[in-house]
Amino acid sequence: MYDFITGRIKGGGYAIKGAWLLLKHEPSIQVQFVLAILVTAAGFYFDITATEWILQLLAIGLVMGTEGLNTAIENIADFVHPDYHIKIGLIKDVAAGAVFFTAVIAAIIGVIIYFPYIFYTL
Ligand SMILES: Nc1ncnc2c1ncn2[C@@H]1O[C@H](COP(=O)(O)OP(=O)(O)OP(=O)(O)O)[C@@H](O)[C@H]1O
Repeated sequence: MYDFITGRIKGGGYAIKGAWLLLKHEPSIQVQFVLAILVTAAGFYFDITATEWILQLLAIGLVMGTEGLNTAIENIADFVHPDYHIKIGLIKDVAAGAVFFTAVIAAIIGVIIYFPYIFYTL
């Protein structure tokens, strides 16, 4: 039981370290983090509902989480095959495509949430 608990605490520590490394070194995560802060500020400014907060937070988590996995895949690809290879290119493109899906959906969620606040209250 003790090993289980210390193991989980250690695992959490490694995960926080990984999140910090992403924020410190990965430009795309940094951009997404700034966007997350901006939409969070917009959420407070427009006083969005609890459901809208949940959807917005899910969208932020989905995009940043997928981007983190994309970064991990890129790093694995570069580690196992540092030279040019058509398969490595394909793997990286597919991983980036996954981020693209989540980013498009997040943008649509943002428009659905904020369009009425911005244009119907004028
Ligand atoms: N070793 C490789 N072999 C073949 N194509 C590659 C290779 N490395 C990168 N590419 C191509 O270049 C694109 C960009 O790869 P790169 O590793 O530079 O990611 P990136 O655009 O810098 O990603 P991010 O901005 O998320 O860090 C890939 O999607 C792929 O099409």
